[in-house]
Amino acid sequence: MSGVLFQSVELSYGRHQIYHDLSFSLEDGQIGAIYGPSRTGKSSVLLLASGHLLPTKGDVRIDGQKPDKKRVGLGPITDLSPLFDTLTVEEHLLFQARLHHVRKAKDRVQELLREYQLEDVRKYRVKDVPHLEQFRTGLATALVHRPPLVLIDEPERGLTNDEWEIAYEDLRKLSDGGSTVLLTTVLQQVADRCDLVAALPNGEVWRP
Ligand SMILES: Nc1ncnc2c1ncn2[C@@H]1O[C@H](COP(=O)(O)OP(=O)(O)OP(=O)(O)O)[C@@H](O)[C@H]1O
Repeated sequence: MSGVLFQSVELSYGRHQIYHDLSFSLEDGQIGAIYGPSRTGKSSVLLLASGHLLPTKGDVRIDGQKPDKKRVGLGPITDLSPLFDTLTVEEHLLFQARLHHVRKAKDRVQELLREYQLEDVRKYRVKDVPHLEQFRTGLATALVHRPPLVLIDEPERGLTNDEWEIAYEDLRKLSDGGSTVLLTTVLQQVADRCDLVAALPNGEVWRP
């Protein structure tokens, strides 16, 4: 279970109010989109959901509980969980697995490399693999400790339309398996394919 609930959330950085009344609820196994132009606070919503940031007012609940960094997969979020260019794809996954004290880390990493068709590029540095494989490395990294909630910043970034279709299928497969996915996007066509959209800066919410 990993439903996401934002209740009358206000977020300010100092005197700079980013939003004052953001409310939405995302059920288990759904994909939610935080949609809006640049600098409207989309990434901050992910940080609120992961517990890295506290709301100025209002409440954020994940599965009825306060957000817990250990129960979310971050993959990748600018500045918080970047892909490290100098690590290979495999090292990247192993690093995250060790960070999360995953048991049988090497087996788990091999499982993910297989699942996301990364075996051929596992020895390549992340910066040297194509964008789709970079996306999949980020996703696999987020999943290494089997979190019920996965947070992703602009998954479509850098992908061609065809690559985005494949990436979208990866996310849908994940949600069909019961994981909840919360992503950000600047593109309406990406938001439209999610189960719930919360638009910033006005906080309008709809279910496409
Ligand atoms: N730690 C911080 N301290 C002060 N201001 C911040 C901080 N983090 C973000 N901001 C400001 O809050 C606003 C929203 O930032 P955020 O990164 O959440 O938006 P975003 O919609 O994800 O932007 P982008 O699409 O450009 O990544 C921006 O104006 C940003 O400069």
